[in-house]
Amino acid sequence: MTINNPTVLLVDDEIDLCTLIQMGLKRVGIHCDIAHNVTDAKEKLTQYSYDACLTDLNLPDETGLALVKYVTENYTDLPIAVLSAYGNMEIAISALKAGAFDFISKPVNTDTLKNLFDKLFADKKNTTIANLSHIEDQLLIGQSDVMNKLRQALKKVAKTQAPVFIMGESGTGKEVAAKLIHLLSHRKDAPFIAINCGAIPSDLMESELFGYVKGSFTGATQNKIGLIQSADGGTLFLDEIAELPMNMQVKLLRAVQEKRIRPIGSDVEIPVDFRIVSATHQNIEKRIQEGEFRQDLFFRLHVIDIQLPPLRDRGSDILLLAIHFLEKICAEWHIEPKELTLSAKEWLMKQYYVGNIRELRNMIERAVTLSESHLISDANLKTIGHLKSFSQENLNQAPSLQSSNATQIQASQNSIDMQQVWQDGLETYLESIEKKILVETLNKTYWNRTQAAKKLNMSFRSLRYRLKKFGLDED
Ligand SMILES: Nc1ncnc2c1ncn2[C@@H]1O[C@H](COP(=O)(O)OP(=O)(O)OP(=O)(O)O)[C@@H](O)[C@H]1O
Repeated sequence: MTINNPTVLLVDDEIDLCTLIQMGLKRVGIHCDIAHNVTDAKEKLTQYSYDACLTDLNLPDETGLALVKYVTENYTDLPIAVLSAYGNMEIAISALKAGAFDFISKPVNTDTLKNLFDKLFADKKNTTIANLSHIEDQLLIGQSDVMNKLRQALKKVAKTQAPVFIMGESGTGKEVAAKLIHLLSHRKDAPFIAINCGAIPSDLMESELFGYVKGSFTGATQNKIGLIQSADGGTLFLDEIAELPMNMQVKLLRAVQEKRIRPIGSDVEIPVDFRIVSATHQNIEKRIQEGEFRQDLFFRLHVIDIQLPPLRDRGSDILLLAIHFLEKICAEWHIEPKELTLSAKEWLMKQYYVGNIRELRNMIERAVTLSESHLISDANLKTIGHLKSFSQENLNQAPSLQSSNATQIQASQNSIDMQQVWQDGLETYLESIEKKILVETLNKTYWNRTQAAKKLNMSFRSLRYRLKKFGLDED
């Protein structure tokens, strides 16, 4: 417990239950005031100062949900959690969406309540620390309206336990947003475990996520803790969640619902306390319609959604980010600071950025390498920009660009340079052709990897593997 002599307001119309909870909390050093309806609770809130509030959802005058909304709007520093009857999951989820910190199911016991309040009070303390350091400003560069709103939303979401679903194109900062939710929450000192569901081969997925016990299969020479268990006390970030194989979706649903996992080969279920944040750049609703993603899992993961805007819609944030990366890179590389010329700034503002912030960062990094003075010109940027970024103007002419590229690649495929084959060896030569095909296809699909995988008639997973192999995955 991080607050001395905390006082909580308990709102429930069951008199016996209130007395029982009051006695239980007294034993663990928490003073508990009681209100039996919403009117009474509002009255008490004006008269006394509380460290937390816990409300039932079914109350005689108004609903507990109405009280959650009232507290979140009028007492922004007061964390509120809800008590829900067993099986009332949908209302409990609505309470989380309305700003409740967490919910616990009845019947309640003192240990569960104590854990809940420990988290609530720790969160209150951490929020103050986080506000002082403005970690969200350091991690999330951008002053556009959309970014300011995003920062507010992330701060609000971080205070709750609700699962968060982040959507946005590749490179828009989904992982940064997930990390920020973690750092602004009471879980910040526990691990943040990020898993890219598209990067783990399907046959290894279960053992990676759930772990295994020694002897459960050939090669299991010792116990291995899975990634979910490694996130105990912290946050589990599942990136590219749409890529999770069906059999794993069932197992994940169970882990999210029960907060328990069973390692491969074990008879015992292990309780794990994790907050789940998932992300995808794909149209997940379409995946559900196509039968590729379970609706019930989506329902559990998608309690609060966050949408990250593409960089091209963020106006002058483009320059703020470019300057931020320029300063950072020069500092990291221990070189003299460099500046962007006016023409470089104008050029940057006109680009389309299929790869979003990641693409901008790479562009600046390569331009720093190429520039020979303290100035970065548009020429330094263009040299690398043409590879995959189409300017807004070029975008309209993209088909003709594509067909000329297509002709080039055809030419290079048709003429095999035998001297080169003998010089490099067959393996290296074939790899260079494979890389060319990947880049051409990605250019054609504006670096949309899902479309590129379709065009190449391969799975997304397999494309990602190849991109990684050739250093085209950029992270
Ligand atoms: N607002 C921001 N301010 C500063 N850097 C950012 C911001 N958003 C993203 N970045 C940087 O951009 C790069 C891409 O971000 P991130 O990996 O979070 O994107 P993503 O949406 O998760 O991408 P993917 O869908 O490919 O996994 C990282 O280097 C990250 O540090």
